[in-house]
Amino acid sequence: MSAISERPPAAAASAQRPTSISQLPGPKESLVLGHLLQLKVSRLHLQLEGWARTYGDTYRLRVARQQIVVISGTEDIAAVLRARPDTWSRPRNFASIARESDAYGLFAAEGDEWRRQRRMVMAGFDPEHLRNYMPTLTRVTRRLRKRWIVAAHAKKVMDLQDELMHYSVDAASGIAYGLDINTLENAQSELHDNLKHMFPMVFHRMNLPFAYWRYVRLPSDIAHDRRIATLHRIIGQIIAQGRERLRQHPERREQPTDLLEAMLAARDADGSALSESDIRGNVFTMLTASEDTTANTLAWTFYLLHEHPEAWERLVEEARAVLRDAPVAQALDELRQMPYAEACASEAMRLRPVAPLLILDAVRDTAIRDVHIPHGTRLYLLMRPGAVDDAAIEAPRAFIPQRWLADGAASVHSPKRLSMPFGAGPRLCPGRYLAMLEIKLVLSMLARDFQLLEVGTPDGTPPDEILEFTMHPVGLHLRLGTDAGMPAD
Ligand code: HEM
Repeated sequence: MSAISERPPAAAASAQRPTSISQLPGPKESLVLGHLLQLKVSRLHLQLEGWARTYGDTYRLRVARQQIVVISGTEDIAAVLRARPDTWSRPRNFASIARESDAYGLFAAEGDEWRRQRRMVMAGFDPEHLRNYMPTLTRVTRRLRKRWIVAAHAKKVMDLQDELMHYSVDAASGIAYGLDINTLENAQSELHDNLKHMFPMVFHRMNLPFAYWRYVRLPSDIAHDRRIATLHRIIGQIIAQGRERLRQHPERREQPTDLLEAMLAARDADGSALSESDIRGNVFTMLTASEDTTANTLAWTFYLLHEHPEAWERLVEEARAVLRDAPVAQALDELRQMPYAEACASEAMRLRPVAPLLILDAVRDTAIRDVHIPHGTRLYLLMRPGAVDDAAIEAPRAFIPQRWLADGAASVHSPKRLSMPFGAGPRLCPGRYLAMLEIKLVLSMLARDFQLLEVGTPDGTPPDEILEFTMHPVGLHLRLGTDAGMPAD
């Protein structure tokens, strides 16, 4: 079932403004566990959006003793995201859970530790470095094209999510640590087969009220430990290879060809470098933060383009005009000439954000508008309602990419202000430009040479949304067409 949220009616706000969390509206709760038994983690964002339609922009939940405030007003969300790391942190159990899983990198770090890591890790994302990653991205995109030409000639029905995950795994592995894993052409990768279970497990543990696994090991916890040990070994080897490359090619300290080289070469202003465990945690973080997010965003964009032939036609025109004889873009400058492809992705992210829920904790007493928020309160930020608010944006639930091409980012009605798919403030996603490059490479390759014959679920209903740290569509298949004589290279 499609579930794009609507804004709550203004009448939902109480006449008398609340000043403490207990005065906020919220669904009925049980005495001891609060709302715990009502929350379904895999559909949490949909459930929370549904309650927002009943209880308004700001409402209250409780899980055992944990007070939770849920907010969906764009201005409130932006203000909270800007007030990090000093007022708000990621959930306080997240850092320890990430550490136990060897996943403690930029996403999990807090305070001064986060500031230090952010300065150094960001070095790998500057525009000059992005240019150096293009050969890897072009190679992987060509491979995907070849695979899809074979599939189109064979009239094969593909699993869309699976195809895009292979692509983003190969792209992320190349960019993050310079390895050509090639899951598009070869069998499984030991690294990714283990990696793909890690963030869902971290997300699951983060949402439990009690860290049972520190006392009792269930089979799923034992399997998790085994995966961590395997990942620790593989990532250790990857880092050793990165060090060896820098030793053999010292010039890459200035011109790194992947994120690992950039991290190994990075030095803070005081000359300190990232530690071995910082690097391990960040190799892990870059892979997990980039793969599902990019693949899921592409999957939703394909789906929406298939539903909107007029948008698809415009994308085809742009791709053919920019790429001409080249089947895949080779240079950053070509991708910069594709505003419509970018608009399609931005519009897909507005309607189907793959991070529809951000969870934070108050690290000090604070306030949201006039609601007093004590230290330790948990905050659920709903990222979609403000971006599909009919009071703020015209035809809010329609897929209209060209709305992103209009000037007026300064207007409060601009989608650029209402939609925050990459977060906001100091912890804004550092991989956003890289993600857009990947997305534009795939969309332009697709539009230049293929027809989108089918993108849908087996029974033709709109795809359901599942939240497993990131949100993805369920059960989409893909069938492509291409000219009979289309060469694969
Ligand atoms: C379409 C693709 C992507 C989406 C929608 C996305 C979305 C997000 C969001 C919502 C956040 C949280 C921001 C916040 O707390 O304000 C985030 C953080 C982060 N993302 Fe992305 N992301 C994408 C791609 C990538 C890529 C390609 C990379 C790296 C190669 C990456 C690395 C990170 C990291 C390291 C953080 C943590 C930053 C921090 O806490 O300082 N992301 N991303």
